[in-house]
Amino acid sequence: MPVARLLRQVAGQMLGSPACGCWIATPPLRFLGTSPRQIPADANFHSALFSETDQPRVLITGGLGQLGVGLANLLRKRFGKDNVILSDIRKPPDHIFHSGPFIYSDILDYKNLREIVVNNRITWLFHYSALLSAVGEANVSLARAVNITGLHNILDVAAEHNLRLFVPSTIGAFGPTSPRNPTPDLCVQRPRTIYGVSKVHAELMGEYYHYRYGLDFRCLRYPGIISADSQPGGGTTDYAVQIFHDALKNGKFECNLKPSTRLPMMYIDDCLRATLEVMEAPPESLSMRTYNINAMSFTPEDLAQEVLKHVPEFQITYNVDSVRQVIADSWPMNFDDSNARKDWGWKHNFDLPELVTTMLNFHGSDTRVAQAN
Ligand SMILES: NC(=O)C1=CN([C@@H]2O[C@H](COP(=O)(O)OP(=O)(O)OC[C@H]3O[C@@H](n4cnc5c(N)ncnc54)[C@H](O)[C@@H]3O)[C@@H](O)[C@H]2O)C=CC1
Ligand SMILES: CC(=O)[C@H](N)C(=O)O
Repeated sequence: MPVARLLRQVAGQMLGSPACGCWIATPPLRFLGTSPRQIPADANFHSALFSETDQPRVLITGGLGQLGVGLANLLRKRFGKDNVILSDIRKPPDHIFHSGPFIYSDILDYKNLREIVVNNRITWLFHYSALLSAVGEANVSLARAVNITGLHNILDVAAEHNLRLFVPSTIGAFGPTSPRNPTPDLCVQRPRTIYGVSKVHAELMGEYYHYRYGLDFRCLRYPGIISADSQPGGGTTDYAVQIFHDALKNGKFECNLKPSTRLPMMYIDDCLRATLEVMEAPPESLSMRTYNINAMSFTPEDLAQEVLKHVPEFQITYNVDSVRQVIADSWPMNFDDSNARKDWGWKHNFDLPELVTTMLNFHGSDTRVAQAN
């Protein structure tokens, strides 16, 4: 990095400027005193020097869930296999363990996080660890710990080591008093799940660290994500993944939401591409630090109709799960992502017909292989 830019960056971190709305920066309180987290005054200066490589050095937390492995594959194609470390608290299956660097990381253990960041000279962090909406309601104290305390550790380690930080938020960050059709970026956010509350907290804390300490925080609110080769981790939108599997395996599917429940959804390839695009966007193009992104919006009935076009014998029945239904009824029906489209050129590739064809093709070839064996 040229010396002038480096000095400007250090000065910016120390002083802030009225133009960016920053105040005079002092370290977060938890960095002060005799805590093991105390850092030398020039730590940011050194990490800025060490991070001067051609490619980012990436850490993905919670990487063994529905989205992390796909993200690692995409980032490894872009930045090189060894520059992207996948981490989780679970044991990886063989094919993932052998596909690139994997490391144990518990986001509740700050020392462990800091060691990983320092030893691997991490410069970008994608924070995927979380308990999703339905699982979170079944275990509120664990969701609070992972989604809120864990996030605090992530913010601190990112601020200490001058990382670019991506944290996903969700349609679940809105609630019954938000405008639901469509839901804009800025409006009332009073979610009624621990998941939603923790995600609003993450949005606000990340933006606060950005304006207060200059943290390069970037956040997208994802719709329900639909993936072919990974299982969802206990959310309200999971039905839209399971339906494809069951349609081809059994010709029928029991849906846990009412037929008319409309929610915003996205195919995983669009979601991961958006994530990389917002991380690569020049800072001056980002008029906000938290953006809605969207692709399509449908009900279980719409989805079943589209599946029927390919699987004529398909039958859907409904057995409503009251916890999930109450959550879904409080979430956006349509998501306004015009700011993402305007600021950094977001554009989705998959609408409902392409999504259904892609998912059925994937599971169809799977089913055929299974039947042949
Ligand atoms: N999948 C979706 O439809 C959507 C996902 N998101 C967000 O994207 C992110 C990734 O989502 P998914 O992959 O679907 O989640 P997931 O539930 O499938 O995976 C989360 C991972 O976090 C890990 N984890 C739990 N506790 C941990 C801890 N203490 N330390 C480290 N890791 C821990 C779990 O082992 C799991 O592998 C989450 O933050 C989620 O809120 C947002 C909107 C939609
Ligand atoms: C939309 C999400 O955040 C997730 N899939 C969930 O349903 O909890």
